[in-house]
Amino acid sequence: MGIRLGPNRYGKAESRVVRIVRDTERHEIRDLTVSTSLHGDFTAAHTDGDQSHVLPTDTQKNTAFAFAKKHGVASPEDYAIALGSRLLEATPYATGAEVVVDEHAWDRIEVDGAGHDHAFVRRGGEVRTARVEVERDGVHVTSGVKDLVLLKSTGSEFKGFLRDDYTTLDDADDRILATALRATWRHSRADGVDWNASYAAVRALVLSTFATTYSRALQETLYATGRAVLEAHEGIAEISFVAPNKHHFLVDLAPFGLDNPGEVFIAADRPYGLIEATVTREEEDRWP
Ligand SMILES: O=c1[nH]c(=O)c2[nH]c(=O)[nH]c2[nH]1
Repeated sequence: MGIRLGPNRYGKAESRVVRIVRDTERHEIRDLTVSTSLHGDFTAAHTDGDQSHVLPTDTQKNTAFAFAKKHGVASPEDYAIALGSRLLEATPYATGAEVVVDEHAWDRIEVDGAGHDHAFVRRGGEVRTARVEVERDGVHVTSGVKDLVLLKSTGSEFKGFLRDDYTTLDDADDRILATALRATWRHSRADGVDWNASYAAVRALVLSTFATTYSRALQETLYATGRAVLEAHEGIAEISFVAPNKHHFLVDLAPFGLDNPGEVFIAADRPYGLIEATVTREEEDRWP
């Protein structure tokens, strides 16, 4: 039986790229973690130790930094398209380049009611993400957010579920719903998109749908959110969610002579439910 090399790719992971725009007194900061990879005909590097097709990961890293200066970072998506295009152009044997960007947001420090020109405080929690695939025949962009920690203290139930001999869970009429959401949405085109405005609009819709939709399960909340995004944004083909159900269990305070009508909870660390769903358009074929 023969043995052959299967799918492979290579690149530099998690370059920490910080770009300051300092053309005026009022500086701007874009703080990125950038991962690049190339795929294509790199068989000889694996089978014969022949590096002649291989653009080093060190060069990929250098290009990531050089493009932060040369092209700039108007948005993670725009930067990733430029970087991926350059890597593909520089590597004749690659069929595609993938660039994955996490953006860590900074806010201006407020001093005397105004945002300071060059002092910033890191915004906690959520990370904006972009994944760009530059192929010889086109560019595919997926935007997203991760670690978006959300909680609603009512307006959520979970009941009527399948029960068997091992089921101990009671129906919950009124529970805390909390998650650290990961959402990724695939754009149907890569040109003429205002990436920053699109991101802000989708993020706002995710938050407002979470807040205003009565939840009979996290599954229902995810589907409602996906529907809302696809209905409002015709340029988005598909949206996927990964949502840990961050359980908050009511603490039994009866031993201390106290009642607990939904006021004191233990926030469980693990295990957690993990709910995943993709919402897509009916006419949409799965993207390979
Ligand atoms: O929103 C929920 N979905 C579930 O599938 C599930 N399962 C569970 O035990 N709790 C919950 N909550």
